[in-house]
Amino acid sequence: MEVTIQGLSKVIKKHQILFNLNLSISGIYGLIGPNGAGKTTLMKILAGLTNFNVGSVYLGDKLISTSSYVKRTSQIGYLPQDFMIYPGLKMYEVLEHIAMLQGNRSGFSYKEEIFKVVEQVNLSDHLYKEMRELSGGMRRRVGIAQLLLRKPAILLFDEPTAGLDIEERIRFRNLLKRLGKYHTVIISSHLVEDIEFLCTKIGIIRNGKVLFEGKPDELKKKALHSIYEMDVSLQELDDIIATKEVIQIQEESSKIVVRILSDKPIGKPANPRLIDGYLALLKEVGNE
Ligand SMILES: Nc1ncnc2c1ncn2[C@@H]1O[C@H](COP(=O)(O)OP(=O)(O)OP(=O)(O)O)[C@@H](O)[C@H]1O
Repeated sequence: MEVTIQGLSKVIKKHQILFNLNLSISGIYGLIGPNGAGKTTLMKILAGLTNFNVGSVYLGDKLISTSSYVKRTSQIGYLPQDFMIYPGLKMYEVLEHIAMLQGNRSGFSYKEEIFKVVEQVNLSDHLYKEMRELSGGMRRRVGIAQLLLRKPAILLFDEPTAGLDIEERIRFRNLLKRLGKYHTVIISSHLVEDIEFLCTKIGIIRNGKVLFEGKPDELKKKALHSIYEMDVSLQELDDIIATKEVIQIQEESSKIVVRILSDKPIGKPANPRLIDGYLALLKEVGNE
């Protein structure tokens, strides 16, 4: 289901944080932007956790906002970064408790649903462990399981892979990808690599303004004539770093390959990746 944001602005303590945002969110949607861009603020607005000053938000063709906030609905699920509630309770008990708070049935009737969501997040083997025994990544997956109990159409993840070790990050990314088959998923992240792996559409915001919205390939194209690769020696490397915009250095057996963002041709043209498109776009718009 599509989320449409129209003319959304927010002011906090006389500072404007978001400026007339217009976004059409669908598929697995990646929200990228530098620190302080307004990503978390936007996520919280969508989750109904904070208000806005002007604008409207639609779920499909249904208006889900008043003049100042998005109405809380079970159709939108927001995952906080650390899901650590009831550390002394077993995962099953936590999920049962949450299920009972949401519905009006007795605990027993939720058993099958709990088994199903725990299976979805790959935690069936840990169902009877206490929350405090689980790793940060596992707790985050319990957070997803409890969201799924509500059967939301939209899932919001703010920096979902931050702080996870590599194995858990990959497991988590694969889970988000699977969830994207049945839900609209909105992910905010600094990690362009995660966004590249996961997202079917991207929105870039900076200083509270939308700089880009479109498919990953459209963003990559922004770097089509400005990304180059060069083989350099160890002696040349320092000079290249000091004088050029080097965005990646890769050591191979007998040489060092550097990727450079440049307006003028240097070395051989390279195939743009998402990070190149992102950096080329930021450079293109400058400080406006
Ligand atoms: N409660 C608040 N009071 C004052 N300013 C705030 C408040 N919350 C957010 N801001 C400001 O709003 C701007 C956007 O913050 P936000 O946390 O949404 O950005 P972000 O894109 O999520 O950043 P990051 O990537 O660093 O998490 C920042 O300049 C921040 O300082």
